[in-house]
Amino acid sequence: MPTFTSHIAPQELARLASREYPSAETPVLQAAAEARAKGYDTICYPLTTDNWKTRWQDMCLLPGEDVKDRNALEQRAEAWRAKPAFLRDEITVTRLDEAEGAVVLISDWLELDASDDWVRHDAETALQQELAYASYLNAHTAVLPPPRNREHAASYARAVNACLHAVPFLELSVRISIYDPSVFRASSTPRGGRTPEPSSAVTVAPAQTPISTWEMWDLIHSTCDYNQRLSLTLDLTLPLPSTLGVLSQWLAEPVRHIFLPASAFIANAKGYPVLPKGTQAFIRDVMKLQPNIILSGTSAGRHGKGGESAYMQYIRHLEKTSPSVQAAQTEGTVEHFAQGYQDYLQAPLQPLMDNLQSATYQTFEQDPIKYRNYEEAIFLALSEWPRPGKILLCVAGAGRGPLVARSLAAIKRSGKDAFVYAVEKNPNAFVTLQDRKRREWGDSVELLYGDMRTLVVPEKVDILVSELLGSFGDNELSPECLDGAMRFLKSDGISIPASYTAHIAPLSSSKLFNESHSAKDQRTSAETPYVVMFNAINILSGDGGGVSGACGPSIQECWEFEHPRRDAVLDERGLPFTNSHNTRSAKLAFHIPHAGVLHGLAGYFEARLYGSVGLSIHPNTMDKVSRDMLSWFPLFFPFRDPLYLPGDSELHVSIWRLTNQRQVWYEWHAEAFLPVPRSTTRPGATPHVTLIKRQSQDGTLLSPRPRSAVALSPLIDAVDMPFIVETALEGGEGSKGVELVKIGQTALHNPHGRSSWIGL
Ligand SMILES: C[S@@+](CC[C@H](N)C(=O)[O-])C[C@H]1O[C@@H](n2cnc3c(N)ncnc32)[C@H](O)[C@@H]1O
Repeated sequence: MPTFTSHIAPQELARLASREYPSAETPVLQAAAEARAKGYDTICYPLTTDNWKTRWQDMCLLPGEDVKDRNALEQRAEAWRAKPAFLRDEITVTRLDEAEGAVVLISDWLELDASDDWVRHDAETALQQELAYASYLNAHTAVLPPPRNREHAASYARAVNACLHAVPFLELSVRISIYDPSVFRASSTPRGGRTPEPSSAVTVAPAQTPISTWEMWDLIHSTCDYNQRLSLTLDLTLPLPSTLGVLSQWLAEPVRHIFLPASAFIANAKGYPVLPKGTQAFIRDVMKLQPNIILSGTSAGRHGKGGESAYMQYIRHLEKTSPSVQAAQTEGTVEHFAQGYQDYLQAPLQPLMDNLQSATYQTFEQDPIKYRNYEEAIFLALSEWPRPGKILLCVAGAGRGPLVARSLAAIKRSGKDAFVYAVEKNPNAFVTLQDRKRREWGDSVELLYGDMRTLVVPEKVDILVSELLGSFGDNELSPECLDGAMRFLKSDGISIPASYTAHIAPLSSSKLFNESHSAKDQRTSAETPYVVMFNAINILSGDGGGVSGACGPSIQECWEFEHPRRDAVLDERGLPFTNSHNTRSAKLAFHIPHAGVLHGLAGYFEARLYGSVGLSIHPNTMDKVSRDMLSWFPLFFPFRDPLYLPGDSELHVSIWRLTNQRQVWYEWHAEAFLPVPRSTTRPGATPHVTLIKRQSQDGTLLSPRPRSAVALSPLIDAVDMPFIVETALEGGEGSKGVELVKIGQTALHNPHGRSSWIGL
C-alpha cells in the first residue's frame, strides 16, 4: 500500500501563518491536521522561508559592480561561513511535533552543482546548515534540491556524501525528474553575478535522452557508496515518454517518494483528473516498491470534477490495477505466497548435507502445482509403459511422502499393476513415512532407509521419481545423488525428471547489492548465491540484438543435466569413478540495450519431468509450464562490486559448476564490452565469442554440453516447435565493421569454493 503525503507549498504556509492561533497551534500543525482529515498520512513542507533565500543570495551571490558596501557583505558572508545559523523568521518550524513524521524539503534553490566554485561551496555550507537543523528537530526525511547540471554532478554527489556522514539518522532523498529536457542547462553564473532561478532556463543543451537523469542519480548513488540512508524522490511533474524499457531502470533503485503535482494530471472526458498514459503505466509499475505519494496543489481546483479527493482516489485505482499488486493480492500466486520475503536473501537449502525440518517439508507441500505436474508425469509414464507385467517405481528422497502418495494416485488412475519403493536418508522424515505407510499406504509401498547412493535396494526399478532440484536446477546436488541411484534403475528405465537446465540473466538491484553487503563478513557474503523472491530488480539484458551479432536472448541457458546418464564411466559397483562428468561451464553474451549497473545474475531452472510435462521458474516459460508453482524462488549470484554498463554494450558472462570430489560449487565472472567502428580501434580487439551450433535430438531433448548461448526452452520447444534452430557465429555477418572494446570486468567470484558438500 502506498502512503500519501500532502505537499504544503510556501504560499499555503504563508497564508496559514497570517492567521491567529492559540499558543499550542502553529501553521504547520494546522496544515497537518487538515491533511489528516482529508485522508493523507502526513505532510511535506519547505524547511526555510524566502527570508533565508534573500539573505543567502545577498551574502553569497555578490551582486554586480553597483553593490554599495561590498566589503561589509563579504564580511557578513565570512561570519556566516564560520558559524552557519538561521534567524527565527528564516525557517518554517521550531518544534519537535511539527517535524514528527513529516517530510521536509531542503531549499530547492541551492545549486550544489553550480558551475561557479564559490556558489557550490556556499550551497554546500547552507545544505549542511539546513540538514543539521532538520536533524535537531528529529525529522525523518529531508528531500534534497534536484541535481541540474550534469557537468558538476560529481560535486553534487560529493556534497551529499559529506552530509550523509555529517548528519546521523536522517534519510536524504534526492529529488529528480525522470524526464527533464532542461537537465543540461548551463549554470555558469560567475561569482559576482546573480544565479538565475532554477525555473528560468538559460541554455538548453543538445538533445538528451531520458536516461540522462538516471545516470546522474547513479553517479550520486555510487559516489555515496550505496548509502542506505540515500533514497530517491521521483518528480513526475513532466509527462513521461512511453519507452518502458528505459523506465524500468528506476524500479531497481530505492524509490521512496513520488512527487506528483496536480499540474501533472489531465482531465478525462468527464472532467476528472487522470494521468497521461506513460505516467499511468509507470505509477502502476512503481507500486510494487510501495512508495510514498506526495501530492501537491490538489486544493487549487484545477480539474472540474471530483474535488481534492479525486487525485488520491485515482492513485488508489492505479494501485488496485497494478499487475504486481493484483498478483500479490490473489491467493494461490507466488507473489501472494511470498509476501514479506521480497528481496530477502536466504541461504539455499542443502537437503543432502542437512536433515530438513518437518515445517520445511510442510511449506513445500503447500505447492499445488509441483505435485500436480509430478502426478501427471508419472501417470503419462505409466500409461505409455511399453512392457506388460508389474511396473516398479522408486521415489528417491521421499521426504514426508507427498510424491509417494502422488505415485499411488497415478497408478490408480492408469489402471496399471505397479509397486512403489520409497527411499529417504533423513531419519526424522523416515518416522513420518512409517506412520503414513501404517495409516495410508499399507503393502503397496516398501520403505527403505538410507542414502540412495549407497543403499541396497532389493530389485532394480523401471521408473525412478525424485525431486532433488534447487532454484538453479542442479544446485541441491540432484546430479550427484541420481548418479548413485542409477545402480538400481533398469537399463531401459526412466527418470522423472528426465532433464533440467540452468539459466541466467544479468540484473541490477541496489537493494540486493546492499543486502548482500550488509552481512558482517562482506567478502564472503558477496560470494555466495542466495535464494531470493525478486522485487526491486531490473533485468539489464535485451532479447538478441548486440552489434557483434553474438548475443543471445535476455535470459540464457547455461547447461543441462539428463537422467539416466548414458555417458558416465562406472566402476564395478555401478558408481562413477569421479565426479568430473558433473562439471559444467558456460560463456554467454548478453546485449545491454540501456545503461545500467550490474549487481548480480538472476538464476532460474526448467525441468522436464516426462514428455512435455515440466516445472519452470524461468520468467518466459513459467506461466505456460507450471503457473503459480510456489516451491522455488530464483537464485541470486551477487557481484562484489557494481559494474556500470553503458547503453548498447555487451556483457560476456562466464559461469562454472566445479567439483573436487567432496564438494560442488559455482564460480562466476563478467566482462563488459562496447562495440565501436572497427577503424577507430587497434586491430584484433574483438574477443573470441563462439556460439556452438545446437540441435534438438528428438524434438524435446537438447544436445550435450558444454556450449554457449541457447535461445529457447526445451519445454516450450516440446510444445511449440519441432526443433531448435540456432545460428553459429564466429566473426560472422553480425560482427562486420565493429569490434568490441573492453570497458570493464568483475572479479572472479567464489574462487575459494563456498560449496555444497557431496559428503560420501
Ligand atoms: C527437496 S526434498 C523433497 C522431498 C519430497 N520428495 C517432496 O517433494 O516434498 C529432497 C528429499 O530428498 C532427501 N535426500 C536428499 N539426498 C538424498 C540421498 N542422497 N539419499 C536419500 N535421500 C536424499 C532429503 O532428505 C529430502 O527429504
